[in-house]
Amino acid sequence: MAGPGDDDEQHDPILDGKREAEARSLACVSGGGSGERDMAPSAPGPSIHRSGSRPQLDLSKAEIQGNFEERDPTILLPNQSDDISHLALDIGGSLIKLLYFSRRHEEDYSNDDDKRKRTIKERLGIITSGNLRSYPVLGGRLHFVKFETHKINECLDFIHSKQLHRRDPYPWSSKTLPLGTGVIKVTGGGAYKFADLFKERLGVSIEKEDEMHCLVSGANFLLKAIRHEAFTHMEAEKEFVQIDPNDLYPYLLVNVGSGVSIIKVDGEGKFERVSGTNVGGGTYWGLGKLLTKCKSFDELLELSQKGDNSTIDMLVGDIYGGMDYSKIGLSASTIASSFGKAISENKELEDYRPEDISLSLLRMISYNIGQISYLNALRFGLKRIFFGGFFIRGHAYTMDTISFAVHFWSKGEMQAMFLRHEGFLGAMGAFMSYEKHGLDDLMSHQLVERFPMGAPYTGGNIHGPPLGDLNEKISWMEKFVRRGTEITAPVPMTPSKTTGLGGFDVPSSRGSPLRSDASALNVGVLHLVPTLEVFPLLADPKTYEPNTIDLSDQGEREYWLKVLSEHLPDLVDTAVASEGGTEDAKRRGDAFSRAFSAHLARLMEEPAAYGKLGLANLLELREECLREFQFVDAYSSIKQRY
Ligand SMILES: Nc1ncnc2c1ncn2[C@@H]1O[C@H](COP(=O)(O)OP(=O)(O)O)[C@@H](O)[C@H]1O
Ligand SMILES: CC(C)(COP(=O)(O)O)[C@@H](O)C(=O)NCCC(=O)O
Repeated sequence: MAGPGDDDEQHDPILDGKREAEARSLACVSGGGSGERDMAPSAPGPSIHRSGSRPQLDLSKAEIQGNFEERDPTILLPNQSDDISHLALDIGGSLIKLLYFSRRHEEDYSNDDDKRKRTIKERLGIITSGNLRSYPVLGGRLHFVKFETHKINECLDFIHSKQLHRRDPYPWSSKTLPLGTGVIKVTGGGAYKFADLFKERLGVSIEKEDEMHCLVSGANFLLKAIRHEAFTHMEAEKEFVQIDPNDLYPYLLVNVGSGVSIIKVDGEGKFERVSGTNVGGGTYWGLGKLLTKCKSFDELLELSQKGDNSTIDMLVGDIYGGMDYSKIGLSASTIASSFGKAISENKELEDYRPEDISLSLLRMISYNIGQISYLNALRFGLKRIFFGGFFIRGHAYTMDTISFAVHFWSKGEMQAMFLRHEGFLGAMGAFMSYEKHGLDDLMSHQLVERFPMGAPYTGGNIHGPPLGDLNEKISWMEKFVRRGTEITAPVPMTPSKTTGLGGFDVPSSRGSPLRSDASALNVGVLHLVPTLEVFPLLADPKTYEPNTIDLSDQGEREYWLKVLSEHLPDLVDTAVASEGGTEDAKRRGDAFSRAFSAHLARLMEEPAAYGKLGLANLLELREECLREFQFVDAYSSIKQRY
């Protein structure tokens, strides 16, 4: 992406940014190096395999393709037939969590338009004319999608539409696995309940994976591999926690799904389910639905933001004549008994506001979960509690309530932490259980989370064939941009106050609507970049932080978002010129511009939307976005001039 003359322009913020991105790419060198490092010196013959858990690289009959004078000629690996497992599911009591892997070329070049597809591939050096073999692009993406369990058929349609149940080493050829030969890893109760349906509808067998085992291995993986996976949430303040993979155990994992499982984790595969409670997410949603007539979980959650639970909960002050019970640390506003006021008041259900009921229910269940978790952590002398499961739903008030309970009862000794992929722990674990998933030893810098711009699936409708079709992508982008302006950060609230005496007041701000459900926009993609390697001369690779400009600082963030936004028209012009200024390039340039603007707008609203934000991430995001719209190198025309 770098243009010429970087050295003479000391104070151009864009160029400074470029320098940072370059510093980052200096820290990570790509390609052959990694292959070489992993080669076993004693490997017999030309066919060399890498360590068992990684994708196998078959180098036999490797040949350089094209011009030998080129700096980075493409290497064809004709015998490379290995593939990473594609699909795993966690089918729970309420939701189906689906995780699938797509390699870059499957997405970028699965276009219907053969001519165009081949031109692009040729330009990228992926194929020779008349030759439809691929070179092994090991990079790809992990997609996270969810469906309601009672809509299992929608999920099966989705799998079928994307042919996720068939592993296909050459996606653009006509080869596919014959029906009836595939196996999908599935965890959760649905692995038992729906095994026959999968066979019937998709012709695949289900390999059942233990739910607790999957939860633990998924959590371990995410905590170790994703740089900003865990965070604390106290009094509306979200703070990312850097986990040292060598100092992760022991910890308590609390998975709040329909019901709650409480697991003490001592290591990889070393865990014990020490407790659980049947008062969980299913209780909130089930009771809430009955009591409020809400039609969706999010509607119920959103209602809670406008609620005042003191109309229905019995508070300490109600019992103590408006006074605190300070001797035992209870303020007048502390809930003495959830729903307790309903006993004495001569009211019917209809006399209570659904908003108040929802908040009262949410507080009751969240607080209870926090408290039980604290007691279990205490039982085993654990200090760190990680909460997962979709009940959490990234919802500020839920997390604040759980954190408050843990903090209050442990007198600040224990820490409640949440996971960004909260509901996908089990699915991740199931994915990891494939023999050659190739992910377990990935370093944190190899997985980054970004918004998928080519998302094919919106609002329960499948718009296929999706990812490679530019028209489809652009129209999807337009929807996203429109939607992006509607959505807000999850439950923005003014900080909730505590009385210091164990009270936990109602949210003083009523909050904006809950951000639209991630599943509708297919949010949550981990980009896998396994060709990146840590620069070997770094003094301390573990602590090296390429993001020298931290955008969590508001001033810094506003400055850089503005700079990138203002620079966007120039970048589009340059990118379009690099592709000969064709009509097609103009259209893609326009789509890129809208897409990237939408990202910037979202980050302005919700800086942590894609994890902790630094300038280097932002520049990478821009590059990724350019590539989404098939700009191979926006600066190529400038580079050619010099
Ligand atoms: N869109 C949704 N539909 C239903 N429940 C949801 C939704 N989003 C969050 N939830 C909450 O998440 C819970 C399910 O969490 P999850 O971790 O998927 O558990 P399970 O494996 O039991 O399905 C539900 O009981 C509900 O409280
Ligand atoms: C049975 C379950 C493991 C199923 O998992 P889920 O679908 O709720 O994610 C879970 O609902 C649970 O742990 N329930 C609590 C049961 C108890 O310990 O009382």
